[in-house]
Amino acid sequence: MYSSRLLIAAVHHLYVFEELATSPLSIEDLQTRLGLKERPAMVLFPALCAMGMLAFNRANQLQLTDLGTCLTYRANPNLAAYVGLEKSDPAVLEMVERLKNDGPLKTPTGIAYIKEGEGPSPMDDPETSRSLTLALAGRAQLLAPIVAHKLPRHNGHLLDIAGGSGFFTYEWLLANPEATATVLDRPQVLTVAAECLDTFSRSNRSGADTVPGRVTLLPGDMLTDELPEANLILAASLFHDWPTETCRLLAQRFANTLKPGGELWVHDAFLNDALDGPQAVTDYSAQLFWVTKGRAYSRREYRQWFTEAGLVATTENISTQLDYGLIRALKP
Ligand SMILES: C[S@@+](CC[C@H](N)C(=O)[O-])C[C@H]1O[C@@H](n2cnc3c(N)ncnc32)[C@H](O)[C@@H]1O
Repeated sequence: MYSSRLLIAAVHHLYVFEELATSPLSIEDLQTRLGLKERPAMVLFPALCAMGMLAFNRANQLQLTDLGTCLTYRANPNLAAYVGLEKSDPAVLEMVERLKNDGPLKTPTGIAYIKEGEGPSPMDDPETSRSLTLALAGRAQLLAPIVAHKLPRHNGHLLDIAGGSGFFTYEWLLANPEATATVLDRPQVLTVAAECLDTFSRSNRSGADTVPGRVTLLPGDMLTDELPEANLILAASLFHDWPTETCRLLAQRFANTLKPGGELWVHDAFLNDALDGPQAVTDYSAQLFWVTKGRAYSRREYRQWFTEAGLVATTENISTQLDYGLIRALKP
């Protein structure tokens, strides 16, 4: 759904293919010619690469593929009119607006999964925050056993930043019977997390009843509040809600609060380092662009933030499921 909206926007409203018809361009030059900010450009261009319409040449410039060439009106025959059948669809027009403006023009009730500054946040509204948190709880519950066994075994402290339902923490504590943990999130979200914890602890799994005594649900603002020290930090589906400059700030804050020898773990869906796919993630990136202030990032982008924050990024790429994976960085 998001791929087709991006494609129609690119052909009929932003003229991406026409801009590239005469010569290849660097990402930055194409972005400037189209008048796009970094975030929409980095949602759109990787998606068009993943769809096989653009490709990077040896000079790392974007150029049209044969398919991309067919999407220009100057090609004869061409597919441009055909792709444009839904060019006036309201969802397409809204996507164009958001690409041009780097997000919706008006957000009177705030942005999903975002609490920033003094403005309104759906995460502080009891009903909306409940439904947004529960919307992710099933995914967390499904992936948590896999993540828990790929994270290190430890008897120290895990900080699950913006932990939502908390399932990643509960499952990790079950696998690490001496460990303790903090789930930090907004107060309304933690009301739901407490219910999930109660359900988890009442399951008949051995040791599940010990988990509530080892976990603290800590209300706070990860952007401004002092963070508790930890041996391990888990940032699951977190960075992808935020623009690049906030990701840099968060990486620095997490690095500061890790104990020496500690590890920052990111669980997310990653773009290829070449920024040309995979399509499942470029589509997810468009969805994140639509709903949040973020997008999908490549592992290379994360590793750059980690290094800038004084951490040592490892080269391991660990898969989990649902197009997700883990990367980590170490605090010397
Ligand atoms: C996409 S959810 C991820 C939840 C969980 N980690 C998971 O993977 O299921 C992002 C979370 O960030 C939280 N969040 C957003 N802004 C925050 C802030 N400033 N401080 C603390 N948590 C915040 C939201 O409330 C939400 O629970």
